[in-house]
Amino acid sequence: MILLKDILYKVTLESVTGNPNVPVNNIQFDSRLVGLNDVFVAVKGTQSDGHAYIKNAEDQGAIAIICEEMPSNFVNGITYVQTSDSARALAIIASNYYNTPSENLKLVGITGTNGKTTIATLLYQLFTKAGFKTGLLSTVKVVVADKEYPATHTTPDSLTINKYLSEMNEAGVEYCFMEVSSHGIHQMRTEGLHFAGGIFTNLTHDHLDYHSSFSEYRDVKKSFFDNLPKTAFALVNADDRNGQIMLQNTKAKKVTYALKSFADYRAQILENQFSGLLLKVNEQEVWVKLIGSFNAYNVLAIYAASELLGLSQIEALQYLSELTSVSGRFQYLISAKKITAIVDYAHTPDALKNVLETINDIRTKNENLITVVGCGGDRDRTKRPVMGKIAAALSSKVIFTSDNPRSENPETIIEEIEKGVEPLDYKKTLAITSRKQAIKTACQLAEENDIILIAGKGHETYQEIMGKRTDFDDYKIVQELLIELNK
Ligand SMILES: CC(=O)N[C@H]1[C@@H](OP(=O)(O)OP(=O)(O)OC[C@H]2O[C@@H](n3ccc(=O)[nH]c3=O)[C@H](O)[C@@H]2O)O[C@H](CO)[C@@H](O)[C@@H]1O[C@H](C)C(=O)N[C@@H](C)C(=O)N[C@H](CCC(=O)O)C(=O)O
Ligand SMILES: Nc1ncnc2c1ncn2[C@@H]1O[C@H](COP(=O)(O)OP(=O)(O)OP(=O)(O)O)[C@@H](O)[C@H]1O
Ligand SMILES: N[C@H](CCC[C@H](N)C(=O)O)C(=O)O
Ligand SMILES: [Mg+2]
Repeated sequence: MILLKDILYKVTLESVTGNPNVPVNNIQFDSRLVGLNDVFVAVKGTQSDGHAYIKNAEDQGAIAIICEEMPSNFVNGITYVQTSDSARALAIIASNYYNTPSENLKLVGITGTNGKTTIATLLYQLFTKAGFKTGLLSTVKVVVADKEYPATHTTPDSLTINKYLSEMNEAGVEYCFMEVSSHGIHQMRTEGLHFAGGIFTNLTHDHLDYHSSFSEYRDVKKSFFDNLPKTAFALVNADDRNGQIMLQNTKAKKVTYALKSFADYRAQILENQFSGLLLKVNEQEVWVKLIGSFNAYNVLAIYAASELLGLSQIEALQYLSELTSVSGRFQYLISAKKITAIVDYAHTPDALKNVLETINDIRTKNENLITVVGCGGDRDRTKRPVMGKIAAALSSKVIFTSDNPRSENPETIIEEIEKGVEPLDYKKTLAITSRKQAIKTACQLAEENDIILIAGKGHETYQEIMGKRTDFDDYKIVQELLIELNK
């Protein structure tokens, strides 16, 4: 059994009361899960303070408490460890407890506002095709070689990350691709992990409810690159205005990719169609089944990362052309009456603009584009009017509806979205609170060759209203409705 002092290796300790040589069973940061001989780490959260639950953890049999502020009474037989940052300590002890699993595989973190899931998933696909045992930690799912688990977060808590990485070690996984969200970095979920590389996609408006300003959001992302070791690569999009900022203080090998700017890896879009993209990458032509110019960036990042991780140019290009789409990202069907329905996870202004522009580039003038979109509740409110404006400006007709309202009133969210619509575009808009009804109306309005875009929820298979989740799958719903309506 592992001893408390062993898992405290590399943790900055302020004081210890009690015996550090006690054997520990498990680590918990939620008092409700504490069992006999577990270590409880008290973390200050956004809703409450883990220090308030130290007593509960003691009552449930904790052998040790790790905290920033010592409790006023100590219980005999329990060891108390004081540290300056419990969230950081949690990440380090999680890594120690699972035998530093991130050092036994090549771990690549992907960060940025949009494109993380796409790049991580396709790198997983590519390395699997290349014959390696591969792991994935993403918004959509977690995969350990070929075993899948549902994902709860884009970047899970540090304990969960290390647990999955340890399972990957046992399964002989050589490469793992993980999404690194700004919440994840800020809450120290990725602290202490040994990265072989980091990829920066782009930085646009999102999460300004959580981060106090855009520059704070940017600096959190930058800190991920600041902390990469010099053995790693830092691969950034040089066309994004924040790309160079990510590289400012990194010790890692600096590598850039771009479509427009000067960069180490460059690509050119030769053709952009509904069936895919024809790209020129490093003077070689390659056809990929992904749609939209934003995906040219994703493909280029994947290509560069593959090379940096040791694949040959020929191998990388061959596997690129075999990649299939990612669930809920520009996932489309064509109905019997030739209506195209696209489901896409665009839930930020930039993503929505990109997807709408992609469709507008591809469609002909007499095909209508009907967009169904909403915004999540209990999340950044400032993006709502911006998304409303973009949706109305770039569509023939828009139906504003609910995304996941969570604890908020759905009608209020829709009103906030509508506030951004330009007066001249107002006549194009409708508001239907029920997402299913909104999708149905879009199907009823659509005629032969028209395009329906259902944005915001992508792969999600639920809708959360007033804190309650019910089954909801945009793709299945639109598919069934088009059949039911005989369209
Ligand atoms: C706002 C946010 O990020 N919250 C995350 C945070 O919870 P919190 O700080 O609010 O926790 P809290 O409720 O204040 O509790 C504080 C501490 O007391 C403990 N506690 C609490 C109650 C109790 O009885 N006993 C007890 O010990 C809790 O376990 C916690 O350690 O830490 C938790 C554990 O890691 C996360 O599960 C939780 O994610 C919530 C569910 C969430 O919705 N997060 C979203 C916003 C998120 O993280 N999203 C990003 C993606 C964003 C993107 O880029 O698109 C992601 O990576 O998924
Ligand atoms: N490189 C890109 N640049 C801009 N927009 C993109 C890019 N890649 C994907 N998108 C758009 O963003 C949406 C979300 O893509 P993806 O799921 O890959 O991003 P993500 O960064 O993982 O998002 P999340 O923060 O929710 O985890 C896509 O459905 C598409 O509309
Ligand atoms: N990772 C993002 C997902 C948003 C998806 C959208 N459907 C919503 O529910 O707001 C977040 O937690 O902000
Ligand atoms: Mg994601």
